[in-house]
Amino acid sequence: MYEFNDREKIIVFTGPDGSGRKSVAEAVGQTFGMAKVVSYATRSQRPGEVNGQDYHFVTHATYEEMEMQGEFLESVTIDGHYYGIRGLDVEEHLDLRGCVYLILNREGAEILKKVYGEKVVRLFVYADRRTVEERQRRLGIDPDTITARLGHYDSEMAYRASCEHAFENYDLGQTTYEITNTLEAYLQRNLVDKD
Ligand SMILES: Nc1nc2c(ncn2[C@@H]2O[C@H](COP(=O)(O)OP(=O)(O)O)[C@@H](O)[C@H]2O)c(=O)[nH]1
Ligand SMILES: Nc1ncnc2c1ncn2[C@@H]1O[C@H](COP(=O)(O)OP(=O)(O)O)[C@@H](O)[C@H]1O
Repeated sequence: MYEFNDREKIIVFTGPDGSGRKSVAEAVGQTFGMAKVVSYATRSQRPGEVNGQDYHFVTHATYEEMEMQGEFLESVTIDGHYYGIRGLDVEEHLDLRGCVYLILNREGAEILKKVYGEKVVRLFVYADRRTVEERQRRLGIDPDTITARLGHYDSEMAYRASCEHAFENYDLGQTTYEITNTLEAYLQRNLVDKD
């Protein structure tokens, strides 16, 4: 276990689908005791996904109602589905932990940066097109969804230059190690091993 002194930071994992953002984020999040801000989404829940952990899966009607109430800090439409982050969720987690992480596409990352400025650290995780396609296939994602997601590959890759840091992900352990080191320097949390 690690202990840290807090400094408010919002860590945004971004990059193409299948690059490994979620896998890396979960590992790094655990190391630093960071809370994940879970998005609201209208897409269907995939086998193995847990409502409230992977996403808050909601109907279009619920989503639109929340949007009308002004609950979303950012809200996007991707391949016909809505995705959004509730502003209160970010604020509450920041108050509690001082540091939160999110997994967003480039649009979401850009909005967070505009709203929170210096607090936001964008970590761009990437791999080549063939690799991300193969990983999605192995995950059992249906071919049409993979094709749609690959349609965003080039535009997501072009966001790399705007991010504070970029990490090629072929060896998950190595990537996690590099990101942990980067964040440690950023957060200056003086990780103390309590074990
Ligand atoms: N802007 C934004 N992007 C999101 C949000 N939630 C998820 N995303 C990203 O939207 C994209 C579409 O997600 P999806 O195809 O459902 O794949 P998933 O990453 O396996 O859930 C992915 O790149 C997600 O990381 C959100 O609240 N806002
Ligand atoms: N370095 C890696 N080598 C091999 N497989 C990986 C690596 N990183 C992630 N994966 C696998 O690739 C798939 C997509 O990873 P995921 O973290 O869900 O990506 P993203 O959140 O970017 O869509 C998952 O099955 C994950 O276990």
